[in-house]
Amino acid sequence: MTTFLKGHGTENDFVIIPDPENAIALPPAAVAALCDRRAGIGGDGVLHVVRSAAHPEARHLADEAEWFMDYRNGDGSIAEMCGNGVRVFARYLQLAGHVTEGDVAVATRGGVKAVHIDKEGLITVGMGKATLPAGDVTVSVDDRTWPATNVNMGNPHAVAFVDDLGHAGTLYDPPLFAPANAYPQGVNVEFVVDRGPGHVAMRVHERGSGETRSCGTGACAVAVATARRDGRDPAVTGAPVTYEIDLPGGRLTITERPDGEIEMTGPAVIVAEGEIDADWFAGIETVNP
Ligand SMILES: N[C@@H](CCC[C@H](N)C(=O)O)C(=O)O
Repeated sequence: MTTFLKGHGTENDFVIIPDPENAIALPPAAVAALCDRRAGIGGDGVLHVVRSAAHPEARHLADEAEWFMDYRNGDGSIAEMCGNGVRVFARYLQLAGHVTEGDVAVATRGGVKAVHIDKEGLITVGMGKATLPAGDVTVSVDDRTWPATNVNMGNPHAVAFVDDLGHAGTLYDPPLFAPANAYPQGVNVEFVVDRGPGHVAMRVHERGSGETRSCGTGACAVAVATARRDGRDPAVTGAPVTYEIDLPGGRLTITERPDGEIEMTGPAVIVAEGEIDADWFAGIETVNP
């Protein structure tokens, strides 16, 4: 029997597959089938919970972090990092009794993340530093085009400031870019409006998942792009900069410190646990060639 759990962080939702010894095959078709909201369990992505020592991509991190978040997007593709996913991953580790409140290290493809589980239900993640790759890029939806800021949070983001979040349209399809070859590895696109001092709202179209109700790495990218637009750089002023980021699924608080390290704080909830039907799971590859 294969156990699964379902959880979310500000409604960025995940199918969680506990697999300490890395014994469960998760080809892209299996991930896509699990994430299918009509024919599967449903989620924006999968959190495959594996001991670092048991996974070839994380074995070298086993001394620093016992657990590896093998994150997959909803279409089965692999991503370097998932900010909401790390919080939900830590909440699962706590629920399963693998860790207790306090500090936990989680291995990801984007390196080891320092996670703090607090008593009030919030979880803070050390997300590392942002880089802002050079390059003039525009993002278009329907007949509107905006300049975008490139921000890399371990994974790529393009942040566009808009007058109205409705201008991002349905986001059923990925936004278009110019130049068209700007993101050979694909990109997550954030649309941002101002809400007040240190406060913005955003929508996101995620690489490999479509529009989601929240994106942690995206919120960090938005905080950094907004700070630079506002002329606020903690490395220059020596003072941390904090933004409240409203997403369709809730609020994340992002702080960038003078050394460039970014912290993200938000909720993480486990909502269900169950067993995957063995015949269905075994048949996925033929059902979803
Ligand atoms: N929702 C995530 C980001 C997941 C990865 C992203 N779709 C990508 O392909 O880079 C988050 O909370 O950061």
